Amino acid sequence: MIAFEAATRRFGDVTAVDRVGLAIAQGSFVALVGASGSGKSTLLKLVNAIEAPSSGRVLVQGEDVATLDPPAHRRRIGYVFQSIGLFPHMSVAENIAIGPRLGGDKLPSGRIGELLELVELEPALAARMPHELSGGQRQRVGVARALANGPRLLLMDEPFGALDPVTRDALGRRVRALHDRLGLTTVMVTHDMAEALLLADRVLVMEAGRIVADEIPASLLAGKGGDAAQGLVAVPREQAERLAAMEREGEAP
Ligand SMILES: Nc1ncnc2c1ncn2[C@@H]1O[C@H](COP(=O)(O)OP(=O)(O)OP(=O)(O)O)[C@@H](O)[C@H]1O
Repeated sequence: MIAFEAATRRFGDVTAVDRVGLAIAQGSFVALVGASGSGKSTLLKLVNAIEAPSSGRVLVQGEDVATLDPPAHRRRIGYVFQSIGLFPHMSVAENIAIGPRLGGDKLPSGRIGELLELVELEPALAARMPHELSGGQRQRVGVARALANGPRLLLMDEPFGALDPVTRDALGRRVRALHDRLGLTTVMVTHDMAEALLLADRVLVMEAGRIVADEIPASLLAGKGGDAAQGLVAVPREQAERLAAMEREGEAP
């Protein structure tokens, strides 16, 4: 579905993405983790032509992204990001329909309701304005909007970053279920290694523009992937161990 061939993106002296070579298979759910500034967002933006490589190539379904019309290419790809970017003066229904509308298509009647149902929102919310929704509901609308064009590829940049842990967990599972049901290929940037391990089939760790680990969750949990990856795995593991220890202490007579 996606191939990076020595893909590099420089901003002045900063090499945000540094000679990345990578193939992402159709149907996979890939999480991209790493420290702030390691290049995760830039790598994602190379896929939907928000950024162009300074050198190297990015291919989507075998086509070099640089040769495609950017707006048409973007309309084929679902994109969800943390700040969502719903238009405040448009209703939920209008926000969901904006992508197809920009492409000259009108969503068939009933499709908005279907998309809302897909992300487990009441059809009645279609008439609301974004400020009348909770953060979690807004984020669900963002996912519905990303799916409006029926994309095969879903890119998510910290999609759940601003949500409370309960909503975040529920929406993560929902997106994974949608990924499976719709046969999507999903690439998700997250700061949260636990989320990556729980949702993804494959976890990539970025450091200074390079992919420094590329493992399945079971391998990361078994200690593979090198120091940077294991440093990230240690955080949720130590938290779980501390909680388990507290629970044991609580149980002691
Ligand atoms: N448009 C830009 N102009 C200049 N520098 C940029 C631009 N976009 C990104 N960078 C720089 O490229 C590097 C990688 O940024 P990027 O946003 O890809 O990292 P990230 O891993 O997604 O970070 P975060 O987790 O904080 O979102 C950073 O040093 C950043 O400052």
